[in-house]
Amino acid sequence: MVPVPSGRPVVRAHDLRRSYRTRAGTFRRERKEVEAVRGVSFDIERGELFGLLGPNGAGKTTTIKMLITLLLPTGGSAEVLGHDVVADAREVRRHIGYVFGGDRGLYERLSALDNLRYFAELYGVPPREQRQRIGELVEMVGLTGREKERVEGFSRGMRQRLHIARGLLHDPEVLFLDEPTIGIDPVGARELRGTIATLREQGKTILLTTHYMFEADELCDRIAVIRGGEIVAEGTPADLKQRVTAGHVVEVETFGLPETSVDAVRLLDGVRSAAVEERGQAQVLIVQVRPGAEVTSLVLGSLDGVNVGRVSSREPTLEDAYVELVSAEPAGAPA
Ligand SMILES: Nc1ncnc2c1ncn2[C@@H]1O[C@H](COP(=O)(O)OP(=O)(O)OP(=O)(O)O)[C@@H](O)[C@H]1O
Repeated sequence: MVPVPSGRPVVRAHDLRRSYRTRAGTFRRERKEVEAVRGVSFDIERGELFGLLGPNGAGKTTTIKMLITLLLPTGGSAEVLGHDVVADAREVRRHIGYVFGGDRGLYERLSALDNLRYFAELYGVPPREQRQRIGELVEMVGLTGREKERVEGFSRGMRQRLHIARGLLHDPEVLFLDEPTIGIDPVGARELRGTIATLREQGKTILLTTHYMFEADELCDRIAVIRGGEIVAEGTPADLKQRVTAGHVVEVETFGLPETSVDAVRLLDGVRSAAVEERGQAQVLIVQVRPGAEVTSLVLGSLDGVNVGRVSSREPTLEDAYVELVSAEPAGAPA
């Protein structure tokens, strides 16, 4: 195990920032600067499974790319196992593995085994160790019996598990998994979560990004929710649930709900937040209620003239906490 300077976490991001320069427009090309990551800080301790959660474009991949030395930060700093990701990039790379969700990066016409042999060679795994290492990994990711088949016949879940095996060939101590279950059916995704849990049990330090709150809840020791390039909440899954377990949720099914009515509901006394979810023909208004408040009749009052269907009340879930965190107006945002 690689020693970390005493008192230092395995992964540390400190006020990490990254902007992208892009050009917009076809005729009058305008330069635009996108601040994808705006001062992100967190620590991951040895053996921890840390989740970075956020909607599309929140800055998760950009953060990971800086930590794995694929992208230079435009501000702040980060270190992995005590090595700075800019100054000691080579050292960082030696000790990390990463897996991005998606299909690319495998040789379709080679078998799983040949892919692993090829990458083992590329990653400098000593030839004497390759056979055993590959055998162990094939077993760990549940591909035993299929390893001689060509990758072109693999399902997305199988490919993703092969990606994980590939990322582990050089036995890295720290693993970065960027949306590993994206696009995989529920059974495949569950198997993959099992693989990730096994890695954690083996003592790997893992950073996982996902869009799925339940996945983070099941796997992670700690979670940071990122939105608009900033961390808006951090804690254990239980901490985050705590934020919404006081109070309840009222759901109102409507047909043809105008945005002005949603705004009116948001301003009601006792309402913490309101969001709309499309379900078939209906728009379901989901209202998070402050503890002790009773808002159903007020909500229905402000929906005067709107075609209302079923009205129900339920306990909040972790998903509600997440939706509230990622859909609230950012502090200082223009009205
Ligand atoms: N190469 C790039 N050039 C310009 N802008 C970029 C580039 N890569 C990312 N961005 C922008 O930076 C922001 C953050 O993107 P990033 O991919 O880090 O988000 P994410 O949280 O990983 O999203 P997703 O869940 O969709 O993968 C977005 O606004 C995105 O459009």
